[in-house]
Amino acid sequence: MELLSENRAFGGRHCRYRHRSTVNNCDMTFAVYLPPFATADNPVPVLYWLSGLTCTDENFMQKAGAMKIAAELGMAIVAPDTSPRGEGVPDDPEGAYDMGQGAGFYVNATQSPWQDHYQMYDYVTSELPALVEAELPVTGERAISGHSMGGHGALVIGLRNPNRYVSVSAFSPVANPTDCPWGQKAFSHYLGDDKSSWQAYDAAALLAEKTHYVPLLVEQGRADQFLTEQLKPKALVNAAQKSDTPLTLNMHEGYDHSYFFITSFIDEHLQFHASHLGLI
Ligand SMILES: N[C@@H](CCC(=O)N[C@@H](CS)C(=O)NCC(=O)O)C(=O)O
Repeated sequence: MELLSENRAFGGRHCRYRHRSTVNNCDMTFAVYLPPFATADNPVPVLYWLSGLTCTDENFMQKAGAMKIAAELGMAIVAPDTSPRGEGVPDDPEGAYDMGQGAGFYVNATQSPWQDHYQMYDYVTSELPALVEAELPVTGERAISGHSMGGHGALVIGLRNPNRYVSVSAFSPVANPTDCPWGQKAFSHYLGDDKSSWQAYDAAALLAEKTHYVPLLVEQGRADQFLTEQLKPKALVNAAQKSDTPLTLNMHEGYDHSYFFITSFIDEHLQFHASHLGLI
């Protein structure tokens, strides 16, 4: 993989890398924060962060204010891009922000013209961790978090792979994508009209089934402009009750969908993951 940039931050390093992705069939860029003292002899666990619509690997690292606490906790953070990109990678023909490049929804597309590149589920769960664990001073211990579309991705990936992630959290997640306009649009294009194939990518549907337990923490602002039409956190509460699964959902008066909300509560999420990763 090719190092694009390296900057010292809080005694550690923020690096951006580009590499060839086999599953997405294009070059991918990701960002990593490595805390101080992360070395081959002292590898550290990783929190994967999945961003939302319109984001790249850069939004979280620059706006969330997570690096200081990650440095103190001794935790690496890996932030992938939100979709495949580049020439030859299909995009929404009308340039919509909620489909195509910047909007991969962390699924493995099965439909034309998307399926040759949009394999973000396999990228995040398999290809990227294998690369990161081979090339960087990290262990195989993983936690996962994300925002909005990335909150959906984190919940789905964590619920489907409870043995590979020790803890899962989300900010303002798209909780029930099969029942909201963002999810229905994306899934019908990426996965096709057979809605039975959508269930494997719906956090509320997965949580309603009895699965192996993974600790879950969700943060949601009550003044989020997407709350009632797109995010639907109540679906998570209902699902958790149905399967009798513990779920912590914190609702916050006055907070919106932006990174101002994320930066206000990111410390608690890093500490939550650190406790499950054995760092505190
Ligand atoms: N562009 C869309 C919304 C896009 C949006 O809110 N994106 C969120 C994730 S869903 C985000 O993180 N944006 C980038 C940022 O704030 O840095 C709109 O204005 O309706």
